[in-house]
Amino acid sequence: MPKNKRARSGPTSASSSAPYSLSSRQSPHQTNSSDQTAEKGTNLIAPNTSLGQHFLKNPAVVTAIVAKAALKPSDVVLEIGPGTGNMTVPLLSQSKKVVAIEYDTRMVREVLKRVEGTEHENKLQVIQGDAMKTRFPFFDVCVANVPYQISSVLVFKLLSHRPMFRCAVMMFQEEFALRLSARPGEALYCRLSVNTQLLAKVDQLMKVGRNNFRPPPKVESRVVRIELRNPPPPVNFSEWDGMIRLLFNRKNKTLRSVLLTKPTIKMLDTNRRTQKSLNNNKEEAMEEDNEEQGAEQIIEEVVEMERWKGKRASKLDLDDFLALLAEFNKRGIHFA
Ligand SMILES: C[S@@+](CC[C@H](N)C(=O)[O-])C[C@H]1O[C@@H](n2cnc3c(N)ncnc32)[C@H](O)[C@@H]1O
Repeated sequence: MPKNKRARSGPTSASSSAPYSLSSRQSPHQTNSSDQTAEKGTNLIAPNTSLGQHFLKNPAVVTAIVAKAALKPSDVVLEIGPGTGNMTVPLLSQSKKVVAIEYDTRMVREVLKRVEGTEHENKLQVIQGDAMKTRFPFFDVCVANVPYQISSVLVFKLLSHRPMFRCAVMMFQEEFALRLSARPGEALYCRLSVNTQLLAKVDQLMKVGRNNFRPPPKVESRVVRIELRNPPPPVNFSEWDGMIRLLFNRKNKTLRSVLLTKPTIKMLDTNRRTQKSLNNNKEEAMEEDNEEQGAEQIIEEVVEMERWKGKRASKLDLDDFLALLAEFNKRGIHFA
């Protein structure tokens, strides 16, 4: 377990540590019995909500999620945040191996105990650690019901994971899930949408209501499938993200008004000079600089082109952004 301050309340930045809804000493009979079906055979450990511990208690939802993963008997599954093992058990029965990464040592013990002495015992490997910092092993399919605070980091960790995996079936807070697949013009269309859709195909699979969890979270959830684009688009991701970050800072403003601000022009001019001096020898670069246009003039020309005149990031699609980046790069403007 990381020995930093956050270790006390967990690896996430969640501030509130909500009171436990169920004492670890309570017997299962002291709770609403319908709450325990997916957790049958477990100790009903008190959930630590600062670690996002909202356990799936509805076996029908567990079954549906595992079915959406469409596992093959030869698959290695990566499960992030197995908790007490509600999904781990059916995942084990349909795959060759499950590698689970779990932060809470109580959960590590619980999930191991749950499969101990069963036919699946040797197929489960549990890594105790923070999934954001742990190197992912090889896997075919990822299945995860993770704390919402770490969703974004995990999505980007998965998007850059190699070798490519078949798919990830993941539960997220509803709004986050909808952002992943939001289209141009929709209110939730944002930097997360374009960055994710550049690298992957996202399908909304199902809605999961709050009452399917113990304890219920404050928000509704959704399950999505993420499939990496193979081959990945031929684009320098830091450069791409630099441009997308700038444009989505004020997604409803025109490209012109976002890009032609003093700090942005200054930054792009600096990038341009750095890039030039990397490409040429310094003296040549300076000589050419005197004759060439500055970043401001180049931006002005590009944003006035027919394709982008008056356009706003909120309405542009992936092809528009790719073409815009290519146009800027061609003219020596770089965003990273
Ligand atoms: C929402 S619960 C899901 C538990 C179980 N998969 C289920 O559906 O019932 C999230 C799990 O992720 C674990 N967790 C929280 N932060 C984590 C992190 N940074 N790395 C790995 N596991 C984490 C929690 O301890 C908890 O067991």
